[in-house]
Amino acid sequence: MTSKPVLYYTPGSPPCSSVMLCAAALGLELDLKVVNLKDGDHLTPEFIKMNPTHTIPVLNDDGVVVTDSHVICSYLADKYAVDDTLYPKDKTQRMQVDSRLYFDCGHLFPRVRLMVEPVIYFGEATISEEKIRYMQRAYDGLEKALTGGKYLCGENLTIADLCCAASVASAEKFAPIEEEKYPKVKAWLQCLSELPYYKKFNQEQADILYNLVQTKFAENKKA
Ligand SMILES: N[C@@H](CCC(=O)N[C@@H](CS)C(=O)NCC(=O)O)C(=O)O
Repeated sequence: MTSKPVLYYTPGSPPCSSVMLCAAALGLELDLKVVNLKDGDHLTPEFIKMNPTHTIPVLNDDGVVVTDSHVICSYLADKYAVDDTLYPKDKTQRMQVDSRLYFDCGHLFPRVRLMVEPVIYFGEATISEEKIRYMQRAYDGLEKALTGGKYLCGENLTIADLCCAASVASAEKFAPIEEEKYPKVKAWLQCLSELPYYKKFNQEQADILYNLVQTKFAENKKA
């Protein structure tokens, strides 16, 4: 009997939420192992051996180690999906999904990090207006990308939706999605929030991050 893929993750981390959303969409159970970033679990020699760039999530699927949430989602969908809607095999469609995955990797998630990490790790007590506006500019990219249907790449849910939604669900707690400017982003996120596994693997995760940042705001203001 092969064992469940192991996911090294931290609750409240958007890239980890992406992978948990993807696994849920695939009906795949993961063996979840918490990595405590605050205690430096990701900097131990054992972890560095798995992922020299010391980021979570990391997947270990029967000895195959996969790093980066986008790559993990592609790998899981390729390996475990019953059909190819989540991550199309058609080259053109796959390229379109990959473009949106890279948009998350290069634009959405880094701007979430820019808002929250200085608060969590470096004692900042506010998130500046500039950082909020910078995040909202990335919503503009999504708004313009949402032209061809209900989801980012047309009428089918893909891993691009799951990865982008993990970042946006956390981002919107600090940088609101203004309905007048980004109606399609709002409608897209609303549509995704109706997925049966969304609340547990995305909304509740975004709440964890939000609450951590609120706690840190309070601590950092006192310091
Ligand atoms: N592109 C990576 C980003 C992962 C990432 O930055 N994770 C953060 C936590 S949300 C992390 O591991 N930070 C620890 C570090 O950078 O050392 C992915 O999608 O997996």
